[in-house]
Amino acid sequence: MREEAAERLAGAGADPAAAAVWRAELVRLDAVEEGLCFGRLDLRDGRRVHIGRLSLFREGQDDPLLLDWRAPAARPFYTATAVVPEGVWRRRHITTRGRVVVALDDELLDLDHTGDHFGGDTLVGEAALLAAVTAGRTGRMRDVVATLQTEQDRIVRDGYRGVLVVEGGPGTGKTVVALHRVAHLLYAHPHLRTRGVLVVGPSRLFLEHIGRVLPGLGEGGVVTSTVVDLLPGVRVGRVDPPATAERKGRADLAGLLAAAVRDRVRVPDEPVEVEFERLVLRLDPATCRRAVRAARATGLPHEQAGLVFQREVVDALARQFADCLEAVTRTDTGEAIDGGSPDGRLGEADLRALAAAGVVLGPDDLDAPRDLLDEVDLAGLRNSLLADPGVRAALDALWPPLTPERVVADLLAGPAAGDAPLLDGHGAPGTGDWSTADWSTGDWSTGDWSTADWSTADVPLLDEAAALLGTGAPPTFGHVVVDEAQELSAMAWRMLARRCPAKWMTVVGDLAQTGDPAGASSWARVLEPHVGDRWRQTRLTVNYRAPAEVVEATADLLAAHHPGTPPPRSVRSTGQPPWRLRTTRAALPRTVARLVAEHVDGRPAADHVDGRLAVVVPRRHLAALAGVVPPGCLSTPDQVKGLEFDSVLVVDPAAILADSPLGHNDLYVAMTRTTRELGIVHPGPPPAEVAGVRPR
Ligand SMILES: Nc1ncnc2c1ncn2[C@@H]1O[C@H](COP(=O)(O)OP(=O)(O)OP(=O)(O)O)[C@@H](O)[C@H]1O
Repeated sequence: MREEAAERLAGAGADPAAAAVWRAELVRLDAVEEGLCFGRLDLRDGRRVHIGRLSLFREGQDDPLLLDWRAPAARPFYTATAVVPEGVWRRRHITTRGRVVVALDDELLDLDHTGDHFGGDTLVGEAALLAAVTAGRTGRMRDVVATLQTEQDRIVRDGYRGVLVVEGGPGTGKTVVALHRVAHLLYAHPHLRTRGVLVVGPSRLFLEHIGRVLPGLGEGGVVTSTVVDLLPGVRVGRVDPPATAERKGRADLAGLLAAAVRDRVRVPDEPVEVEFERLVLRLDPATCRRAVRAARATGLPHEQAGLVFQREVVDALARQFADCLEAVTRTDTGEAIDGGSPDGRLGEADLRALAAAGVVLGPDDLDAPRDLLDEVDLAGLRNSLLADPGVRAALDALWPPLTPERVVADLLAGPAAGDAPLLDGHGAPGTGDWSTADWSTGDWSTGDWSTADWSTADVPLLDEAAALLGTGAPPTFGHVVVDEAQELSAMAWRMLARRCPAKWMTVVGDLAQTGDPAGASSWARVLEPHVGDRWRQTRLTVNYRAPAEVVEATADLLAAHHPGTPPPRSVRSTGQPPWRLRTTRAALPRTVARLVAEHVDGRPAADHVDGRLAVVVPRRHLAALAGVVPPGCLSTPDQVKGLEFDSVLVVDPAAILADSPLGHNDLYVAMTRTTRELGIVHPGPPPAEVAGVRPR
């Protein structure tokens, strides 16, 4: 089929449409080189269906050579059981390496072969699944299309059009399921290919980790981004203290920003004098108030509403100017001065004044009695007023042009300047005496805002301000996937909601892993402001990453801080329980160095650098341990969020617990990254959360 497509492409010659079709077909066929066919269903009616990464048809034949895993007819591959066999009597998992079949795994779906039961649910294709989850990790996530389990398949194919929340403990496949759901959505709803799909993840490293899954499923056109990168051009280089980050993430900041923008608009107490064409026009407060009201009634953002304000004000000024012209061209008794005719016909003086104001008159204008200026003249006059620097300056002083950076920097530099709790009770900082700020220099307490380093928590504020001001519309998407969604603040949710007008989302996360102090503690609380009750929650329960021994080692920690949250059940055990080792504060770097050397001893270098060993430490130890841990292996808990490694060494759990109000969740994240080994080094006695782990 590739050869055929290549020939057709070559034959397409000057026809760009045909060439595009065949080029796309070649890309489609090339994307599925690995694991093209991974399953077979033997149906009770005698047919055989091969399941693979895409559908392949031969001309003139009705039955496909290969059926796309996303096709409805392929579904029994993921859901058929001995009890509900869905017409299948044998399910075969086919494992290939290159073009060689290296393993077959058959399941007979009759009541004599009820498969291996797992806590009441049957694992689908257990041998293939265990081979997949036991395999060493490469540092890059792979697709699991060949071994997707029934509870996962249900989420992948769920047709719900609101926000689908997928909750589940560490390693339950939330990420991988969300990505397969994207592939399925693109298959089932082709219009999404043009509307676009966005996948939001917690870090660039994470996005790299998952970056091969969708292309491996033949879906290359999905946008992946962190929240920060959704707002291009912002330089993030500052870290907020947790309390400040928490404060900046709260939803009421939206109101404060809106008020800050509103309060920049000024209605003067006294009439404002505007000079135009050597006449002094007066803009009275009532006119300004009316213009502001008209502008605000549009509901448009600041910049666009400002155009309405301008129109209203300039209209008033133009009328005033016209009245002045009338006045200066007539005597008190109504007679035209300077040679003009008393009935209103234009005279020499009128024509001079009109010419000075840029009003062009045609021959017809010169005859009949008439108002001095008609609508066309007034339009010309309005344009002249708008182009006049003096008028513009007056307009800008009343309805000032603003930038998102300026609005946010000013809010943060307001009375509560960076000190989070102080923001409370101050109303909107910047609503005070705005007129004393020196707008002309762009120079205030935070420094030069245009080049300032912002923090991660500032980005949703800048985005909010940009939306309030109407500066640049962000791209929108037909479907948005939010991974590690528990980390997002209320302000970050507003940012995402703006990018998903249909509010059709897949949101995956685990409230027991929330590390960001501004993150979520309830899905209802973060979602309902945006979608009301148009959201639904599902749960994944099986851990495909960590062996049972690791799940067991985290049980105390989970029970202490999230009572009632069941730990996910692991599909396998290694017989290798996690261990802990006590050391002293002074000997910590030496001990870590020894353990790392032991671990990597005799293994090829690639084995420990390529993301397979992680030494997870509290921030405070980063500098001291940088010299003793191979580069690329040393991380803080927030940096390993969503990632996985063959072996994990957790350093100083007490400090991880103490470093943040959500330190217990950080420790939980750190301990659940491993697919095989877990070790813990603690200076001094172990904190209660890990005291139950076997001492080494
Ligand atoms: N059905 C499956 N077959 C094979 N491997 C699977 C399956 N489901 C999940 N996995 C593997 O389990 C590991 C954990 O998956 P994933 O990272 O998606 O979990 P998660 O729930 O997002 O975890 P965390 O909450 O810790 O980020 C991955 O290596 C993934 O490929």
